[in-house]
Amino acid sequence: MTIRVAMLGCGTVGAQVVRLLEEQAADLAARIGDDVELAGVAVRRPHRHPDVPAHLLTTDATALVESDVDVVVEVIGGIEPARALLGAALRGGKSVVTANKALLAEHAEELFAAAESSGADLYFEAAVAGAIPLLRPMRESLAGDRINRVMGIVNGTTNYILSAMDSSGAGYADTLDEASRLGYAEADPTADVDGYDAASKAAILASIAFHTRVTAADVYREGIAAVTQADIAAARALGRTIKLLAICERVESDGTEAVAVRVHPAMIPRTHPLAGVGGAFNAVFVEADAAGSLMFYGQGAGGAPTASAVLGDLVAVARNRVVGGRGPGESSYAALPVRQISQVDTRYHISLDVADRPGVLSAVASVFAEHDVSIAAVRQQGRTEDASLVIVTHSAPDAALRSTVDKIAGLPVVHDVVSVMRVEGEEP
Ligand SMILES: NC(=O)C1=CN([C@@H]2O[C@H](COP(=O)(O)OP(=O)(O)OC[C@H]3O[C@@H](n4cnc5c(N)ncnc54)[C@H](O)[C@@H]3O)[C@@H](O)[C@H]2O)C=CC1
Ligand SMILES: N[C@@H](CC=O)C(=O)O
Ligand code: NA
Repeated sequence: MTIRVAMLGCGTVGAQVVRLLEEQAADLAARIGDDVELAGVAVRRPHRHPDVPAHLLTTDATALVESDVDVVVEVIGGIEPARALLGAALRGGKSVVTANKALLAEHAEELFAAAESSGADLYFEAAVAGAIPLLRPMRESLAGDRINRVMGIVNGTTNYILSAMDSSGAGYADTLDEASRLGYAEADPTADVDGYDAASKAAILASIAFHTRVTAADVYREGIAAVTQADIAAARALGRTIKLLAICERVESDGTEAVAVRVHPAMIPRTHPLAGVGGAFNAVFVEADAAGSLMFYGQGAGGAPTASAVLGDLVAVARNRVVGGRGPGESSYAALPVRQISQVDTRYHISLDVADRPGVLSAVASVFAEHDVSIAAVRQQGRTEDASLVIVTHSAPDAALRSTVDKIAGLPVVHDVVSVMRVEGEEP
């Protein structure tokens, strides 16, 4: 039997999948135990794909999915038509490999149900952290452990931008253009800079880690558009740098176990392993009861790295077909409630311009006390007429920290709130 593969989309990732399929056909066949044949490539404009044999190109993705194929690889992106095409493929018993985190973060339930109905596979390693083997280790290798926390950098484009802003002071817009040119950014790069892409990935990670269905709408999200050079300078002054983090964690409130999932920029110590993760690289820490802390690191974006993950999944689903088995389906039995960020403990770094006169520090400190927020470190530096006051808090409910900042901003002695950013990593 030959495994016949339909490709949907042939852009940054798809072109590399087609190349690797062709270049490694003999090795792939040996590893799978059967030949793999590219049955067709659905594209929007065939003339733009001179590298793909013309007889394989089609603009009719639906017909290709309905044809005599075993596996459908989807690298179009977005919700429709990917959702309809993959639903039809899975219901028709075709295994699916997809890199589409936006789709999985919203419609995993129906896609897994379609896979279940026909006994097909749904694999999506490329959807989170590009080339890094992360989802399968979590779904399979750690299936006997209890994961408590997943934290890391899961968006290459924003990491590329923040790394450049930090190291060379490069401008935001130019760096974003460069990230798009290198094939890191989404078709609409606002999905990257506004944190939607990382939020989709966080939803997928949390769903797998906690055996609970978490969708993109459950994820608290802040992007990097508001991160300024002033924030970066404030971080540097404290030996910190700024990264866009995805954090998925078990939380307990009133004796009830729940999960909280958030994506936001955060200051981390320059000595933290995530601080050294530059460019489009991603890195994710997984903390589990028995395994302890595991770190996954590698290229999180780009055509060839992402194609590596797609090919790995293709081999896995093809092997399952050869032996007549299936990989794991959705595991959502724990069904834990999802907590809002307001109830989650975080820590803040707050940088203020204040009047340089006696009593200012105690006026500011009393607002913290009023909100039951404890201060971990204070640094005050006088200038001519005003002073710079930097405060780092201990952990407190995010809602209390926000109210504290709002009230401080209204104090007459506070001239300007220069920077407010959450802090992760070691206690200062
Ligand atoms: N570029 C990257 O570094 C990574 C991308 N991904 C995901 O992989 C997927 C593809 O991403 P890219 O290759 O970067 O995007 P891309 O925009 O370069 O490629 C998508 C291709 O699909 C084609 N397309 C759109 N609608 C179509 C339709 N109805 N039928 C056939 N073709 C259609 C487009 O013309 C385009 O060539 C997305 O889901 C993305 O989120 C995942 C990890 C990394
Ligand atoms: N746009 C994404 C691509 C990979 O998922 C990113 O920048 O990480
Ligand atoms: Na991956």
